[in-house]
Amino acid sequence: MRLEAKNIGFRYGNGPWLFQHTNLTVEPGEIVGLTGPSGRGKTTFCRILSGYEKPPEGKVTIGGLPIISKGMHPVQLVFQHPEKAVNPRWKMGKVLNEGGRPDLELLDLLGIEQEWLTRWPGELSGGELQRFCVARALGAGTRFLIADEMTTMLDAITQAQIWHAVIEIARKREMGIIVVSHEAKLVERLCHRVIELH
Ligand SMILES: Nc1ncnc2c1ncn2[C@@H]1O[C@H](COP(=O)(O)OP(=O)(O)OP(=O)(O)O)[C@@H](O)[C@H]1O
Repeated sequence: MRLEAKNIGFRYGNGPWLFQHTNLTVEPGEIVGLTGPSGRGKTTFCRILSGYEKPPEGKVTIGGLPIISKGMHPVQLVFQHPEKAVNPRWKMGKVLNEGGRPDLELLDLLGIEQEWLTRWPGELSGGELQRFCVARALGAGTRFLIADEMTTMLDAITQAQIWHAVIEIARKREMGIIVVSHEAKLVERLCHRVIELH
C-alpha cells in the first residue's frame, strides 16, 4: 500500500502559496529523504501527510484510498521537540499506551527502561523522552513514519540507537519512512532516494 500525495497545494489562510502541484509517492519499505531550505514548507508538508493539516488543493491516499480519520493515523509524525508531543500530566506508561499495546522488542531496541514507565515526562531527558515518542509512533497500525528532524537535538550515540531501532522495525514490517533533516550525511546514509521541496 503506497502513500501518495497528489497535486498538493497549501497556504496558511489567505497568505502566499507555500507550494502547489506537489507530488510525492512512498512505497512500503522505502526510505525517502525530504530536503529544502528553511521555511520552504517541509514541516507543513509532513503535517499534511500525517493528517494534521487539510490541504485546500490535492489529496493524500494510502493504497489509492483516502485516509480514514478514525483511530490511530497510519502515517505517524515524530518531530524535533518531544516535550511538546506528550501530555505533561500523564506518566510515561500512559503516554506509551496511546500508540496501542507496546511492542516489547521495540522498547528494548529503543533502550527504554521499565523504570521510566512510572515517571512523569519532566523526569526524563530529551533523548529518553524522544525514545517514547518514537515507540508510540510505531504502533501496530503504522504504515509510514515521518521523521521531521527527529534526532536533531540528540547526541550521536542516542541518534544511532534510535535510527537502528526504527530501521530494524521498518524492515520487518515493510514500513515506509520519510526523513526530513538538514543533516545531509544522515539523509545520504539512511535514504534510498532524496527529493527536494521546491
Ligand atoms: N500556523 C502557521 N500560520 C502561518 N504561517 C505558518 C504557520 N506555520 C508555519 N508557517 C510558515 O510557513 C512557512 C513554512 O514553514 P515550515 O515549518 O513548514 O517550513 P520548513 O521547511 O519545515 O522550515 P525549517 O526547515 O526551518 O523547519 C514558514 O514561512 C512559516 O513561517
